[in-house]
Amino acid sequence: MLFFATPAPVKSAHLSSSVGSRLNTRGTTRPKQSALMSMDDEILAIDVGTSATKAALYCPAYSSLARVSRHTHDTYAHGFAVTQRPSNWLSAALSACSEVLRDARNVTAISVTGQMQDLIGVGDVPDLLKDQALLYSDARAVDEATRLSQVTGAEILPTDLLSKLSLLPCPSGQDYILLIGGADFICYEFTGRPNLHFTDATTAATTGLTQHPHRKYNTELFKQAGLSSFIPLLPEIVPRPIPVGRLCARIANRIGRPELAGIPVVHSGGDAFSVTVGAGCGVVGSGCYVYGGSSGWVGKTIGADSNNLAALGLAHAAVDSATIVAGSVAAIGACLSHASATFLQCTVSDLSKLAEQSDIGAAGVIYVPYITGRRCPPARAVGTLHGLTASCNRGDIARAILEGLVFSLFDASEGMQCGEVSVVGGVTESSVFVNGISAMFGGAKLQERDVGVLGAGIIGAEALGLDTMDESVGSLYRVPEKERTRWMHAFKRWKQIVSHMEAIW
Ligand SMILES: Nc1ncnc2c1ncn2[C@@H]1O[C@H](COP(=O)(O)OP(=O)(O)O)[C@@H](O)[C@H]1O
Ligand SMILES: O=P(O)(O)OC[C@H](O)CO
Repeated sequence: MLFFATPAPVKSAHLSSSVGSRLNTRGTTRPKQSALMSMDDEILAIDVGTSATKAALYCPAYSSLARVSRHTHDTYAHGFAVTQRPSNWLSAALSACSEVLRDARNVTAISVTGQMQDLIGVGDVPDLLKDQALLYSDARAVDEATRLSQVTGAEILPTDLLSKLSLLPCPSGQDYILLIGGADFICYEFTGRPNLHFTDATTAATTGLTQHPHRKYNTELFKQAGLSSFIPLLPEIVPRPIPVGRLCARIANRIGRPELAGIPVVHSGGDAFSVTVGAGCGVVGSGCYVYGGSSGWVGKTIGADSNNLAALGLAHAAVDSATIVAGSVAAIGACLSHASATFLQCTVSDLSKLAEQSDIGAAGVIYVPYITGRRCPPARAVGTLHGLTASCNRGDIARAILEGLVFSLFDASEGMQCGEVSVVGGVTESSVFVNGISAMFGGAKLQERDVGVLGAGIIGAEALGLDTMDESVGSLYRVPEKERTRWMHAFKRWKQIVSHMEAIW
């Protein structure tokens, strides 16, 4: 079990919150004396995902979500540029909140999580950021990354925030502020655009702007890059999930619940943190999960001093002594949308159904899903569709897409010693995906789809002083041994193709 650290003094108008509250991963709650809410209260949880913003009510007493409302927003992609409109996040959040609040009686707090590693500006921003957030997957800053790698001697990627900052003119004053995650933006708007703005350590750890334990910016790196003038514009990194302000009257009115003005708004961390907690894997030794969302990773929590053999080690937003390990493939949503829009010309949901018409191994069709590069293990890579014959049909291709995603996730988990996993996220709508994950990892526990909002609810309850307790959910599903052997065989063929491709990438 992990414990939130005693609150550290932060230069701001944070609300006072609980002391020494314990972070559990799921379950019923015991109110603590210092709690700012009781177990019958409800938390309005929000997740600014890539495909949609979701809102849900989390009730600590039942440890569950009532009614999730999902409002989609568009992604604009031109070459390597990938953006979304923050104003769409706000309108999606307002609509989703109004909807779930319809029957709510005891809402006493709001808790917000969301996508990470974005560049968002608010105020009198440079043109590049005018109602446009550069998403984590935006890789246009290729030349900037090359230059920064040379001047700093570190390996700086085009998706790193330092490269994205280099696309902006050097700021002369503080006419605008910068935010680095969807939750930062919604917290900022919901608390009435205060002078101070916040992010969390998990999100900060994805940006390349910090070093372990990711609670401070790496000022030396900014100096070497000649970008120090951006530091005052960046959000303060909260030491753990805490209330960062109170709901302002303007937003309370817009969600149709003026009486909620003044309730605490908790920044519950980037989605790698909330998904980990929601999947029941937020404490050391609590197991592994597979997240199939727009991004996609295999995750678990380890001690910060353990050997991390996986490529990505992210900060645990609540405690310094833990690390979230993420074997990331980053682009599940992009692969599904791309395949649906190009070779299959159908919706993602139809792709998912088509795939059920084919059998394990997809009649020899193999899909390598690195259409936006490979993150874990890191390598220059592109996507591949291999093994087409005159007899293969749309079902085989659809199945190959989903199998390729399963195999890339399994491959990205090398060194993580996962064993059985929980499987979460929107792609769990696909039975092929869930079967494949179960076969490759030796068993899968199918959990609630929207664990990001669930995690935000649990983290919000903890941040306000409630002590949540573990409780296992979902039953373990194992595919029959014969089927598993066939999946293993298909994976072996997939790996062979990847090895051949590595020689020419
Ligand atoms: N029927 C379906 N079958 C397979 N994948 C699906 C289906 N519906 C949605 N998805 C995928 O689920 C993902 C969105 O999942 P979600 O957990 O909501 O992620 P995010 O928080 O990134 O929006 C997208 O990659 C989308 O393509
Ligand atoms: O939108 P998601 O949940 O797939 O997550 C996006 C990640 O935060 C990117 O780092």
